[in-house]
Amino acid sequence: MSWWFTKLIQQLNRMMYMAGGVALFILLYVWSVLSASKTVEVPLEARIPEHPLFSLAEHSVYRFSHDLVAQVDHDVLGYVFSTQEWYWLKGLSLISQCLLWGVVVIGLLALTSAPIRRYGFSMVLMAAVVLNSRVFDLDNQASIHPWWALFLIIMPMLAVYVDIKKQLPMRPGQRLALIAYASQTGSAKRLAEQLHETAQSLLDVRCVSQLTTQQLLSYQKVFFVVSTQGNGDAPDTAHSFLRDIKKQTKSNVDTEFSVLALGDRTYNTFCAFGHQLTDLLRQKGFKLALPTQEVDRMDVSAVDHWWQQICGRLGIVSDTVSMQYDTFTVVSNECLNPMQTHRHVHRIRLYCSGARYRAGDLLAVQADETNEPERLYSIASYEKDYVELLVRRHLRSDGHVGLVSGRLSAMESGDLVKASIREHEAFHLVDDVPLIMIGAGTGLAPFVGFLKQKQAWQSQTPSWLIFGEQYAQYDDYFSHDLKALKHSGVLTRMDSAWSRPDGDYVQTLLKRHQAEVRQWLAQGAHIYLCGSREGFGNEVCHTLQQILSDTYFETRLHTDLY
Ligand SMILES: Cc1cc2nc3c(=O)[nH]c(=O)nc-3n(C[C@H](O)[C@H](O)[C@H](O)COP(=O)(O)O)c2cc1C
Repeated sequence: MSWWFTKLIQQLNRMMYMAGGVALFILLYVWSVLSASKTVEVPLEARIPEHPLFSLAEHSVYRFSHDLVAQVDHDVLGYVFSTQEWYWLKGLSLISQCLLWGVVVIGLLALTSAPIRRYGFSMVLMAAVVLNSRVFDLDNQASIHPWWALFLIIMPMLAVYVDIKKQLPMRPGQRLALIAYASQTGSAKRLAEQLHETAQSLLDVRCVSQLTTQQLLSYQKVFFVVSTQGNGDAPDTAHSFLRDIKKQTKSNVDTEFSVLALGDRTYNTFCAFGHQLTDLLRQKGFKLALPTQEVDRMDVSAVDHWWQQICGRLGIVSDTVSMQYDTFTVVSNECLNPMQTHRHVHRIRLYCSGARYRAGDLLAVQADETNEPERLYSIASYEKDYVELLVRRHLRSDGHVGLVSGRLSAMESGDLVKASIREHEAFHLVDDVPLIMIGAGTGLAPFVGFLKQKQAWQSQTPSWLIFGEQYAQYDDYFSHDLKALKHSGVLTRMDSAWSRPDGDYVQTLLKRHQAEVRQWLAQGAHIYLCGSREGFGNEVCHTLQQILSDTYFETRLHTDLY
């Protein structure tokens, strides 16, 4: 109900300005025609001035051509201009015209900015009416009183000034509004950029990792789009920002804020970071403009509800928010472990012209059914326009096949998929350093991308892959590609842990090779961990915590656990 009401008011508001502008134009036009028709034609020797704003309406003007002296008749009133006065009038006429064209230019510029567009529109309109009228006409048949003309120009300018003052009470040097995002797997980033596009140039957009408290305070309003990671934690990109905010001591903070908290209701710590951020900012004196909006698995209706309130406050009209996806075409789909009874893994190759990404990024695939959240898959390639995925056909406990994984694994060449690339900043390669990649199951995917990116770099640093799966004879995915990468020298070491029947797990391998792991770290290696959180992720993290020093655990470990 309230959403429809807001929309209705916005539309009425928009239409009112348009209708008012058009009505005013028609009124002025009719008036100018009627007044012009009343003007009495007087046979004149010559006329002055040529284009004055302060036109001598309703006056008959004469100029004695030889000595440049002019006389104005108005019923009984007569006036003789001196030569000097005549030049003054000419000058004034020139200034008045420049002024009006200036108003037209400013008005046109104002049209590009949403909140003052309506005033830009009326400024251009008014200036055009005055320029078009007979005020400056060579025949001197002025139809608009000069003071009225001035009033018409000043009023919209005043309206712009008052409106800007009212809506944006800004301190000198203070900027209007910012969308600040903190994202782990790219969804908050993508959403923030999309919202920024709908608000045109009115707002800035920036990752919190590139934001200091000082910069934050320079904005009048800040809208945060943040996700929650791990177990109620902040995304990695938010850590330095949080440290900076905690140090802020300024007492009179003018900046208002609101938080859009992305999360997943299946976690006990639903949207925990969004709420933590709200509490912290309030403690530090920032003013809460709108209550924190929780978003369960990218539910766009919740996003839209929040965004429309913000647009209302900024005086802009925005279309309903919806996630934007690109169309990918299936090039091939191959089952990599057909001998497995279930747990089939598919290698799916997709094409989308212009698709660009870095190794470690994700592909968000739209679910066909409404209210179903999108699914994220690690990209297993490093190639322009092409994306490869490793998709496990998910069998639920009730025996049904997972909605998106089932649809993807049944796809044939030429089928279309709606998807979008999500930047996974915390899981990109950090320069060309030695790599230890630890993955289980489809968690192998990003490492294929890493190795191909290293190959493209002609990397000289070593790479070690530790991979865990069930059966050596069925689940040795990508063995062909991995052999080629080993042959080319990019993959320098590979260890596999087969849980059946060997009972070998990745964490067992890590413990066995812990001395070498430490040696690699001493040589600058970074560790990347990818796979399911339950079981694999938690176990491996626990083992790494035992093997590594705290500093290495915090600074050298990158995780993509789902
Ligand atoms: C490893 C992992 C841990 C997560 N932990 C939480 C959590 O504790 N609470 C929550 O509400 N959502 C959690 N989520 C869900 C994310 O917040 C949600 O998917 C969000 O849309 C991701 O946004 P991002 O891509 O910008 O990081 C988690 C997601 C992942 C992948």
